[in-house]
Amino acid sequence: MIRSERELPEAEPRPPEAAPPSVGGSREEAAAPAVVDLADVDAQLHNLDGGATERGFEEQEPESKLASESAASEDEEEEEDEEEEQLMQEPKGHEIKMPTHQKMMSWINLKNLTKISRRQNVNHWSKLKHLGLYQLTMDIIMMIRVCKMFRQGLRGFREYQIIETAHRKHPIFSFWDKKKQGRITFDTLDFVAEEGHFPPRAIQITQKKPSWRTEHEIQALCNVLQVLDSYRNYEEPLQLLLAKVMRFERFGRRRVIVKKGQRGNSFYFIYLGTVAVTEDEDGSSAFLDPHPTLLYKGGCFGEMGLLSAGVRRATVVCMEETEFLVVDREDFLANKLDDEIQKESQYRFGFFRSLDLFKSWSDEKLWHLVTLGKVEKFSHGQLVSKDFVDSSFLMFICKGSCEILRLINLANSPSYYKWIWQCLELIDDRPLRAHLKEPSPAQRFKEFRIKSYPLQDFSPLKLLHLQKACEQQGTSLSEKLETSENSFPKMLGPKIKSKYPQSIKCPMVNTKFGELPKEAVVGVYMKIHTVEQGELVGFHQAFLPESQRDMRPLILVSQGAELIRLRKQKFCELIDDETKEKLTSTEIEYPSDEDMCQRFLKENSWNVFRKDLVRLLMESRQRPPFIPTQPKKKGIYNPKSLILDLCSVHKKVKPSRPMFLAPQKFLPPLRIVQAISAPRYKIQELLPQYKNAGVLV
Ligand SMILES: Nc1ncnc2c1ncn2[C@@H]1O[C@@H]2COP(=O)(O)O[C@H]2[C@H]1O
Repeated sequence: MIRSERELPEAEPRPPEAAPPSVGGSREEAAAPAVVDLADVDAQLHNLDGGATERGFEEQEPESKLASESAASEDEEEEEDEEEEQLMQEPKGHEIKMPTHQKMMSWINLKNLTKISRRQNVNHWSKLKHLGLYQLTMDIIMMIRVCKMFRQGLRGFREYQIIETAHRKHPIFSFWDKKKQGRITFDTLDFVAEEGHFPPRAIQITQKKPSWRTEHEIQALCNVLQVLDSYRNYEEPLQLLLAKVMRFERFGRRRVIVKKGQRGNSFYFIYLGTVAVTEDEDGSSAFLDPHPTLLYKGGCFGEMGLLSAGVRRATVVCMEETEFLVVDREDFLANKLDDEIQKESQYRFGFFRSLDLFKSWSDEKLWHLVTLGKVEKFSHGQLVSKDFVDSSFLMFICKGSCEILRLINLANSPSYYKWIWQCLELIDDRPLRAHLKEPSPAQRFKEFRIKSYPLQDFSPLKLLHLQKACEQQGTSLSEKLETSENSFPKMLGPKIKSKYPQSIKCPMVNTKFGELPKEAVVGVYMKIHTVEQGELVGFHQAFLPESQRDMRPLILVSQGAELIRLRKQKFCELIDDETKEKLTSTEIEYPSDEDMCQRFLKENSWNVFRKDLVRLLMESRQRPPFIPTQPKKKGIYNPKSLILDLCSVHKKVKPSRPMFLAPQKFLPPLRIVQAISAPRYKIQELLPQYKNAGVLV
């Protein structure tokens, strides 16, 4: 196997902040785990002991004989102590079986003899030399035995990776091992792998020399690494080759991993943590830049410095404690990873060349653009950018698509305010007839539309059902409608002012339009656009003065996409007037928050109505067997289905605490809902012919 020179870290500056020590060390250092050390010691002892015992036979025969006897009898109990056997069984032909107490006595004799010999050694330095050596040998053998006992005890635990230890309070436990007739004690914290960290078992494999890794271990490592996008993208044979040669490293915040301008020796996969790519040499700018170029778990870097006589083009610094899997230059080149990198650059070039935007660009200029970014892959639903408007990057979609979302605070919309109070008026759940003093069906329908589904036009549906009902009664619908004083209401219905805003007793908050129940202040994610392959995101209105730009934060979520991220500033340095014009002409305007809020309410009303209707039609047929259950007190907000139930806004319910709550920093600033279930009349009131659910009257 080709060995590499030591690289980690290539850049020597130590961070001012204390960084945890590297776990792996060099492969040469790391390649000798505890097991291997013992074997090495055994081997060395063998040589050592060979000489000692030979001479011991000449000069101190009784001692060596005793030692060999005791060792031989113990070897019968422990088959795997082969090294010790070799060490101790020189006089094989003289093996004597001894009872245990005799063995003990022989040990005591041996010790005494050693003590005596030490006294004698004051006079006979040559004897001292041999006896001292002998004592040392015995001590080391004892040490090996103790280590082996521990090793065997731990073997059962080797396969376990305790992610969340149940023993945090009592991290150390022990049990009586019947076979070994001894108590075995474990400190569970030694085996704890915090979530997301590289598993200790995999670390053990990476600490072995490549030639010592078994096929099974390589496959196991390969499986663990499937979580890394950049690794998974390689063909399987290449993945196995990489798993054979890579080693593990962990560095702390501010540690410079590669330094700009230096010769590159390694290629890095990020297993955990975040690194920043900077233009300066010590990486300090990453901690000052509000939008540094960051690479996360699953990313990789360091390939450019490994390509033919390349030097590092940038500095890479750890933003937090970071775990890497490192491939050294020799292994990188031996596995033809450089070809993969070239292919990737060619792919980027091909992609840019295919865009109409860069038709006028020379190859040279396009290659320059190619070097500014890398292809990043995002899986379906993965967040690409929390706010690409405020970001220093723009993104070209090479494959797949992304959705642009906007988080809207509904309480900022006048339509929402109006809608909430319209709904809350119905909270008493009075029957429609009593409420309206026997109105006509047309009036009832109008009322229904206004109060329950104010943004929906269900007239065709209603008409159809009324027509059928009238036909059954032998009257015509048109006659009935003509007698009613009003025609059908307009799409949005008349403005209804809340008559009883104070009748609902619940915590209120002040908005620009008036008071709203606190629970009703919610946010929704609305999709405002889908960006497809070949399109550019994040360069919206870039040529307008900042005051005229739409600076609302927008979120980019992958729908399974590959994209190239470039710094806006670097891109701006390259573009010419023609490109600018093309960019301006393809710009689109995103809808306003108010428009999106109205769309949400419309969709929500339709979804609620659809559910009610389906329930009405299907209930009787699919009625489940009666199972008496304790009625549960419903919460206002269901965090699982993200539904806000305004029907119980005035009821006192215990706030339900979800078992697992994301840390506050990961939560959006608003409580997010997908749907709002507002007070409304029963759908049977709208469709009297469905009074008995599922049966058309
Ligand atoms: N704009 C960029 N985006 C992501 N990674 C980069 C960028 N520029 C440089 N890198 C990585 O940073 C590494 C620095 O060392 P190399 O030049 O060997 O390889 C470089 C790339 O892997």
